[in-house]
Amino acid sequence: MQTAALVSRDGAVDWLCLPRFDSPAVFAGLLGTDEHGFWRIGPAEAAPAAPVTNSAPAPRAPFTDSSELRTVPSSAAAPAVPADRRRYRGDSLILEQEWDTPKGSVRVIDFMPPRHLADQKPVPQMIRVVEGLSGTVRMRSALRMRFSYGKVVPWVHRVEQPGGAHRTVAVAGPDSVWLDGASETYGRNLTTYADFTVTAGERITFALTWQASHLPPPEVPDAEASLALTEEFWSDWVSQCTYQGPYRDAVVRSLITLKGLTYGPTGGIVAAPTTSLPEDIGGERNWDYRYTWLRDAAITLSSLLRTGYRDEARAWREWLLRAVAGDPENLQIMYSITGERELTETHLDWLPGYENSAPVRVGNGAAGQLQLDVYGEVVEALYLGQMIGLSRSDHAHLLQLRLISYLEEHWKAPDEGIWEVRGPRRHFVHSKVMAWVAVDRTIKLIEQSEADGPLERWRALRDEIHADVCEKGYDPERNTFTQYYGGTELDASLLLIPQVGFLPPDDKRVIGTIEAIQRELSTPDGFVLRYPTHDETGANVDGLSGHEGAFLACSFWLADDLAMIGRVGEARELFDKLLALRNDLGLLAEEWDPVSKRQVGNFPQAFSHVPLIDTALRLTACGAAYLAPQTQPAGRPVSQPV
Ligand SMILES: OC[C@H]1O[C@H](O[C@H]2O[C@H](CO)[C@@H](O)[C@H](O)[C@H]2O)[C@H](O)[C@@H](O)[C@@H]1O
Repeated sequence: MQTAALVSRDGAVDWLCLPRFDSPAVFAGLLGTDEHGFWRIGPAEAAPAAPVTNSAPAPRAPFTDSSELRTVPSSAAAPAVPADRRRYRGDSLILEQEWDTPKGSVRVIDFMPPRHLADQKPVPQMIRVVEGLSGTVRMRSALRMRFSYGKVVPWVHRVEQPGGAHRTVAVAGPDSVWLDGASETYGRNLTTYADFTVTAGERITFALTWQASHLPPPEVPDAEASLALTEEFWSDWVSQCTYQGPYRDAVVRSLITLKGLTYGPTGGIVAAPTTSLPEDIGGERNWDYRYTWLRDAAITLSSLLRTGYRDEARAWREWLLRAVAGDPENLQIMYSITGERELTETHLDWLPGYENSAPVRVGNGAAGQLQLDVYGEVVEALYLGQMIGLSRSDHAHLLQLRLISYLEEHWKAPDEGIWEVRGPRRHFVHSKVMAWVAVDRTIKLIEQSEADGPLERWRALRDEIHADVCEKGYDPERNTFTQYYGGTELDASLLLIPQVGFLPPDDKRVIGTIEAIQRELSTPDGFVLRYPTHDETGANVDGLSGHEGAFLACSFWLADDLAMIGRVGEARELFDKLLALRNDLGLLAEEWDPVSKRQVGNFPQAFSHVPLIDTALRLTACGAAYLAPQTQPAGRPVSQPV
């Protein structure tokens, strides 16, 4: 709930930003090489040679002997042995990886204690417990910290502790990172090593703790106690989930992932914890997602609310009020997790990028765009929050009224739309539909509560937007809505038209649009592209070179729509296929490349996990309707089963 680490199958943490999601990475190997920072713990067996001797080396000052720099084979720095098994421990974010070696089996348990549990002085921390399962296994920890996204080699030194123990600390500018562990460490090749053996039943712990470098050292953590508290935290959190349907495992894993993307101290939510994992391998479609998009956060909140979670919604509402600061004229479509507005986009030229996909970007130029749909998503989340049981907030209500007043003046403007295209502004149909949602939900809130507002004027506005979209955004010859007024292209965001209640699912224009999208935007394996990235001449239409994969959110939306129009069997089939795209830990990136058959884009991505949950709820409701129509939850559109 402060930051996230990505751990590869060979036991290497190759992405970790400290102290928060959007801080510079201290391990950026994911977007470059081992030279850009990593922390690998795994069996030493596969290493061609240990760097010094087979026995534990005598303690020595790190990085002092330059002759050793030449004699240590670089591959020895990081014996990369893929784990034989991995899983999350139960319903938690505690990762377990296991290796079987000729000498025995070993497990590495990785976790981050939730902030408020991390002792009296909460600081971001990653803890790794090495547990012997059988035999005796030689292990190695190789820790190469490179601050500022792989650029800066820190000053690393040992701090002796009473009783002969020591801590290793890496300092670079404002940051210090403290390594504590039971095993002796030594420095070679600008890397901190620990070589040790672990026998069945033995547990050896390591902890990496961030601390502002001008502050006194953080306390030495109690790794085992933190593990117990972390397990308890997740078990308590998951026990609040109200969803009990057939997709419970997938839903709970997605909820845990969303919770892991929230920033505990403020209530902000990142779209994903990574930057620049490419949408097009080798291409330029690489973006920084470590920010709070109003759109992504609002839909995340809606999913959490529907599955029983209130605290996150309350915290995000407070974050929103602080970020927007009561001034919708200057509303941004995204902010930092603490509400900062300056997200200037730059390139990190020293990083080659994931599989050479450059540039690596930090910041996000889309922050300056106009995207009218966010008004709809935000108002919908505020509305749902109040309907589902958040206490009424005068400030939130005032903000909502101001948002509608702003829309009254601006809904006719062209914008960059939900996909944040870097081409010319257009009258995107989805943007107008979501403007309608904002007005509609505000009217409903006023009708259903004691809130005030110019109801008649806003009812007229709602009708005006509706008529405008149906007239200018619909192509009667092809019987489909289009991406923008006057255009011919399709756009998968149009799949949301029945889901937000703009038109009923049995409207012929809705069915025509669903069928057109299925026909023209489907990949051969039945998933859905957001929009065509090229026109008939082959020219790029979104201001970017290259192609992108199937957009997972849109593919879930198609499953939803199919269910809503009564094609429940097809909907389930598509949903099952989408579930099968998750990695072995149940995680989804933003997109799926149907050619290379791999996930692409930032990871894990809230915008994929949210629709997974929503579709599971809808399909569950369809099943319930089939079995017992009278048990339908009110207010959720559900198709008639065929
Ligand atoms: O496709 C170009 C745009 O791609 C990114 O935006 C996408 O991610 C956002 C966060 O999940 C999502 O809200 C948006 O709908 C997606 O299109 C990128 O962040 C943009 O800068 C870029 O223009």
